Amino acid sequence: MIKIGIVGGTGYTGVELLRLLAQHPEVEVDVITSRSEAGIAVCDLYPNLRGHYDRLVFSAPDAGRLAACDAVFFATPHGVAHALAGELLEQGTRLIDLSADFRLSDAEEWSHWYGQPHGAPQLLEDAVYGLPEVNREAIRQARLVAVPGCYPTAVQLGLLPLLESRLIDLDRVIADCKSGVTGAGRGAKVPSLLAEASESMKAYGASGHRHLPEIRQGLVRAAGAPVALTFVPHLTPMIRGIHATLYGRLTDEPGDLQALFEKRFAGEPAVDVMPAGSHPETRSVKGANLCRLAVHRPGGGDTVVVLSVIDNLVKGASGQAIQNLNLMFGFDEMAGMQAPALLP
Ligand SMILES: NC(=O)C1=CN([C@@H]2O[C@H](COP(=O)(O)OP(=O)(O)OC[C@H]3O[C@@H](n4cnc5c(N)ncnc54)[C@H](OP(=O)(O)O)[C@@H]3O)[C@@H](O)[C@H]2O)C=CC1
Ligand SMILES: CC(=O)N[C@@H](CCC(=O)OP(=O)(O)O)C(=O)O
Repeated sequence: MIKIGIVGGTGYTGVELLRLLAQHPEVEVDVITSRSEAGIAVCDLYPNLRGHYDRLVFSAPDAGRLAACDAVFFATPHGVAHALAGELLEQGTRLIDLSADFRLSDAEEWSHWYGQPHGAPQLLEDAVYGLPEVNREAIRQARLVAVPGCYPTAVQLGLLPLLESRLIDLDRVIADCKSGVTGAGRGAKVPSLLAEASESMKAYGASGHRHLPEIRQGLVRAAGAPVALTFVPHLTPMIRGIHATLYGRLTDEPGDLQALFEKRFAGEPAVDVMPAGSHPETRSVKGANLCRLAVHRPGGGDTVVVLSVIDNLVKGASGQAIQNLNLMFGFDEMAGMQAPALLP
């Protein structure tokens, strides 16, 4: 058994970590923080966890208690992990950060997109980007993992086979993405109100969203060359889920695209390439640590369309974070996440 700490335990990704870790045979959650709910029992705030964490109580963040854990998850807004990571790493605690704090390798670029100075640029060379389908061996050795964002996970997984094989025009890649409202976190915000978000849909960040540099960084690494990406996120009236529709222009005769995708993800426990002609639904991955993909070539023309769905809170956040923990500690990669998706 290893001891786990969670900073930011009252948010949607924090409670999703608890839900998944309740089924994990190798871990015990020892510390869970919240400033606003300090002193409140976890099961009083989240009755779905009754019977699993009956003695666990939210406490204010305390570096000493966190440093006594083997691994600490940060499920906090950006900037929080910057402030605590150095001290915890010095004590030998391994860190898995769900926020964007260590995702971009360039501190100046991070400052530009997040509107504040990078709080721990000296740690960037230690940070491993936690996309197991790309960085599995580095993750096993990592002390600090930056868990990819939700949109970046769906987009990168869908485009990797095409970019690694250099089959599409790198000057014009389009990612048209839809997210459920839990992507905006649990804090009260007007756009997340039922009357604002239901029975309606809107694009946002079309001129530049903070996930653009993160996605581009991953696509450039996959292609080994600059990639011009247009990324437009949308807020949709669902609770969980990301649906990414990805467009590329084929530069040559690509051969069997279905076989390319099946071969690239063969043996990947968190990626399911669906049969040719499929249209994956977000509800088919609800609650599961899974990205479902389908590849299409409409009319046999020069456009390739990839459909990629994930649960933003699972493969897009907490599930992927636990997949990283499992790799770092030599556990079964999908420990805690064996159950199929919820349907309906
Ligand atoms: N929601 C999603 O789909 C995804 C979210 N993420 C990322 O994961 C992180 C958490 O997201 P989410 O769970 O949605 O966020 P929420 O807003 O729902 O929760 C944030 C949590 O952080 C705590 N917190 C806030 N400020 C601080 C602080 N200064 N110090 C310590 N704790 C703090 C809050 O508790 P309290 O204020 O009581 O301390 C709360 O528990 C974010 O960085 C987000 O971008 C990543 C992928 C997907
Ligand atoms: C619907 C919604 O608001 N989504 C969030 C992205 C989800 C998220 O929390 O971003 P990270 O993956 O970087 O942590 C947004 O657009 O900022």
